[in-house]
Amino acid sequence: MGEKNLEIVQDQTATEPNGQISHLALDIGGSLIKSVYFCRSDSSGSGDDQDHECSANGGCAKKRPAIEGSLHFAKLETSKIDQCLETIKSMKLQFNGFVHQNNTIEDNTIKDTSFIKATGGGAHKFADLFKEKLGITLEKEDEMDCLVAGANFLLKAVRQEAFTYIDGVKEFVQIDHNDLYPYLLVNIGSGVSMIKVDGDGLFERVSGTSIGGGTFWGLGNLLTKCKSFDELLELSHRGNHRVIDMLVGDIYGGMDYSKVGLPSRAIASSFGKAISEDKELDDYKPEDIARSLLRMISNNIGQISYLNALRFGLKRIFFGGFFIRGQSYTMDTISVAVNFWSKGEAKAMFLRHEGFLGAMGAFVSYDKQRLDDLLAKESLQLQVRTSPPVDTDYQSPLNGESIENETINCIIHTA
Ligand SMILES: Nc1ncnc2c1ncn2[C@@H]1O[C@H](COP(=O)(O)OP(=O)(O)OP(=O)(O)O)[C@@H](O)[C@H]1O
Ligand SMILES: CC(C)(CO)[C@@H](O)C(=O)NCCC(=O)O
Repeated sequence: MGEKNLEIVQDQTATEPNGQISHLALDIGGSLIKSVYFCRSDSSGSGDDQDHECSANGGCAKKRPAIEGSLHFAKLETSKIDQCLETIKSMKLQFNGFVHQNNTIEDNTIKDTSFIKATGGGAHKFADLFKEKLGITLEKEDEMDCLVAGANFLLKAVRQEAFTYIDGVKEFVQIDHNDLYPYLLVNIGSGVSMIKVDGDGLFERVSGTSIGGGTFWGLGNLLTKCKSFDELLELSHRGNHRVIDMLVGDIYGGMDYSKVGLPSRAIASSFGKAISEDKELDDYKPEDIARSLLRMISNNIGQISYLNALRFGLKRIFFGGFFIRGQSYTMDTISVAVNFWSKGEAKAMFLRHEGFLGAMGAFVSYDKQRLDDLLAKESLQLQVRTSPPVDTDYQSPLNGESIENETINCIIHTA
């Protein structure tokens, strides 16, 4: 297998995903399947171009063969795994190089020896299904390894990857490659993993909580009868949590409990009003329930994250996972929780490719060593351009700025 590395470039025209797809990585989670794939642009070189490149001083060196194209990001609900298999089957996949050389799909039949990188619980759960239906072996990469590799890669390679979100103001954070570690990575998927990251491949999963995105989606479905996650999020935008949550002021007759630093508007008890009034579920507006639920879960995750950061003396907390969806209310709540509990000492930061950390990590695991070399030379630049939706399931991301279905231009060098 020829060695390759990935370069993310600027000032290239993004390609639609209609070129040849040569590298695909999957993160199959409890709620969502995420994919990152490389799509070669039609004008791209063959990859075995051996021309020479000459500089102004007259010196010539052998040009590194390059395949130009773009990285694509897509997601689908895990319950629609059959649709995922169909999509992969219909993709113009060409497994040259990263997998077994010259191993191509002919007439939609993928040869036995084909494999794709996959992570998340579903890489184990659905391995037999991929083999049986597509003849593809899922090459399993550890979920935590991939989350950390994906986060480190994106933080180093993408200029505007991390940002703070305070009082509705988004501010990008410049990442100093020499001062990135340690940090706490909080991945909010169906459940929540909290990982202390000390370097490339150096990490420990220090905590987690089962009250995560799956809880919001699941409880939200039961309580509001929403049909989809996006509908639930949309509802939450219109709600008022004070109708359901019991505030400090409700208990203290409208006053702050200043002695212990609790303002009257602080939530004393999430959903607390629902027990103190003689009301049924139907008496509450679904939007108020959705809002209160989103707030409760975001607040709880912010607080547990802060406590873990405190445990290890970490000042920076990066939040990822598809629960966030670039939603201002979610990010604001998490930021306020971290700020409140840490008395301004710790900082909550969010990642633009929030939901794709694991899939990105699986993707870069195709060629870890070469990629690290490239990053060390700090030669990566990135340009993100919007492309039309890739997955049929996609709906516009409400008021958020989720990165799903965008493309990143890049070049893969063969060595
Ligand atoms: N369109 C969507 N459909 C379903 N859930 C969504 C959607 N968009 C965002 N979410 C939220 O994202 C969560 C899943 O996030 P993510 O994909 O990061 O985790 P996962 O990999 O499925 O879970 P885990 O890592 O725990 O196995 C859901 O539980 C839900 O809260
Ligand atoms: C089980 C995983 C790692 C699967 O992605 C995730 O859903 C999670 O971190 N859940 C929280 C489990 C816990 O630590 O209580």
